[in-house]
Amino acid sequence: MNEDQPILELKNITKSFQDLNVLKDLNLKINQGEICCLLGPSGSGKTTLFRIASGLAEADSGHIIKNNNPRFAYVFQSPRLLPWKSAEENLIFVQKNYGLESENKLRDLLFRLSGLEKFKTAYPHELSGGMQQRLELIRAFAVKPDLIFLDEPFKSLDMKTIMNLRKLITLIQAETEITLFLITHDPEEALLLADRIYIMAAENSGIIKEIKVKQPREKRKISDPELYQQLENIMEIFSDLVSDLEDAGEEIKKIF
Ligand SMILES: Nc1ncnc2c1ncn2[C@@H]1O[C@H](COP(=O)(O)OP(=O)(O)OP(=O)(O)O)[C@@H](O)[C@H]1O
Repeated sequence: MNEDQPILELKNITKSFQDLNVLKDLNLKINQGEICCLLGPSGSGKTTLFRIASGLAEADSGHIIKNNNPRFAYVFQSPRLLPWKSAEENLIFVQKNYGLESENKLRDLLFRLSGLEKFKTAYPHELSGGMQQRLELIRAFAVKPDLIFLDEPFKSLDMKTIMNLRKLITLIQAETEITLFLITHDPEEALLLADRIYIMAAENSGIIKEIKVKQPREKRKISDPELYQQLENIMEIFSDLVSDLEDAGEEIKKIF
């Protein structure tokens, strides 16, 4: 990881939808080779920021600085595989954009690491949800990107699949130093994976806190006192955002 070499910088990003202000004066940078997590509650504008940072949408104002013309890849909340193509053809399809379609060895390796080697010729509908998400993930790595944007890639998956996918991501990332920008609403996930965490609060704000996680990733456990303290700090920020429903008690009693 190179602390001094941001691969992507966002400066004073602002975005509204009609009269809804979602992002205001948002600043962040992602360094080359790091895993950076964007953490925030539902509706805080994470996906909006993801789309702007990755070039899929435009900000109303602000600047995006990309260094060394990075190649981007994407992993979305639910897989966007081509249903009429087999698993391997899905990889070849994206590789073709970069002239990488003859990289059989890379595909073989990714299929082996993801445990999908027996399913190369299977079509997406023949794969389980977790298998489809694994395929979506290796498809992103198949284009040898510099930066992968992952928008809540483990949403709706079971714990075992999530743990396997996290292991797969960190294993490949450690060997390749590909930069990852991962959106999550799970503080534990962010603390287990990230080198740097940016926290967003409610809508119409920027980044309210930046946390650096120093412990070696492979040894991290939430029960580790330092990590646990960081988790408590994040939970405290989030608890301030929880709606106050105390007055609703009487109303609920009357109606029920
Ligand atoms: N294209 C759009 N048009 C109008 N409003 C939008 C649009 N996209 C997002 N919004 C609004 O912007 C706000 C932020 O949405 P966004 O999807 O970025 O949040 P999020 O933090 O990713 O939420 P979640 O964790 O639930 O996916 C929401 O109030 C949403 O309704």
